Amino acid sequence: MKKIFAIVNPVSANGSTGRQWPNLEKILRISGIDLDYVLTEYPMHAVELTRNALKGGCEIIVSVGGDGTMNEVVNGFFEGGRLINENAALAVFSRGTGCDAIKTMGIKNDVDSIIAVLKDMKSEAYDVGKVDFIEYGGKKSQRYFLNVSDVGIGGETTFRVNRNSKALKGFLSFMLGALTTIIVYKNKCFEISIDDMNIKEKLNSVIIANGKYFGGGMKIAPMADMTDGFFDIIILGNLNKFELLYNFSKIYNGTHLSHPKVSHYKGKHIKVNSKQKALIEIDGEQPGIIEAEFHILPKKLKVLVGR
Ligand SMILES: Nc1ncnc2c1ncn2[C@@H]1O[C@H](COP(=O)(O)OP(=O)(O)OP(=O)(O)O)[C@@H](O)[C@H]1O
Repeated sequence: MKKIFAIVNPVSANGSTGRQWPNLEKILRISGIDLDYVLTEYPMHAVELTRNALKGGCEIIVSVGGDGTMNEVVNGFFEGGRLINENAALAVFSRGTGCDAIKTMGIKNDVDSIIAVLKDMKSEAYDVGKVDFIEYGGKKSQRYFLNVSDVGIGGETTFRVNRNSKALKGFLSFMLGALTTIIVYKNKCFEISIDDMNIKEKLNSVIIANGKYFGGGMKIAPMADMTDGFFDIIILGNLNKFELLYNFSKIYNGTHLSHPKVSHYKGKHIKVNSKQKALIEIDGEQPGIIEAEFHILPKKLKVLVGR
């Protein structure tokens, strides 16, 4: 029997995870899932808790929270550039406001679905992104991500959304945040390299996708596949505010790709730089600025998947 350990972020989904966890834990136990758990006490605590659990012999780590908690748990699987236990697997019990990552993974966010996932123990090896970036304060930093990282308007939107309450739930919070950001955001001159190709252009954003969705349900990279060993890179070109507002709804159903100022590439090693300050988003968190360098780690992490 594999040891299951849940890492619960009580403040996720505006605190409803903390309020609901005692009942959810009871339901999991009644259904025959034997698990230990711990509540996170501060940001980035889940990284440390995951490392400790893996070193203590736990082989299934369940992230209970939003995409930010999942990102921290993913980072806790690694230490010194290596996986702590190659056989260990991540399970995602998505309780956040956005829940974007699970939309690609075929996992639902209700308790019955996570019970099925933990009983079936069916895993798939997913690609993991690794990004080097600059923390606020100037320190170089590195972070792993499972879903999406982006530079430009998404970074500024995430900064705005995470600073405010997400009481309106993911979809509305992100949509209002994005619409406000469109009004104030200015396109920048970026230098981008995607493997051997170089782009130097004034543009809006660069999205480096492993998963399909970001921003509380925007289908930014409909073709993304978390097991193909490639990032899907979406570049939103030099769109003006009117073009952004006019085409905004298309991002939700993935039809934005046909716009002449939107381009798509596949790549494994991407660099993004600008002389102007540009904010980076990583799995729904906004930890710093560019310059940034991204590498794909093919089929690196075992993830429990749905039926
Ligand atoms: N005990 C804690 N107190 C305060 N902040 C915490 C605590 N534990 C974790 N955090 C932080 O809470 C933030 C939000 O977590 P998370 O993203 O999981 O939830 P969410 O914002 O509701 O979901 P989503 O990103 O899917 O919308 C993260 O930045 C995380 O570092």
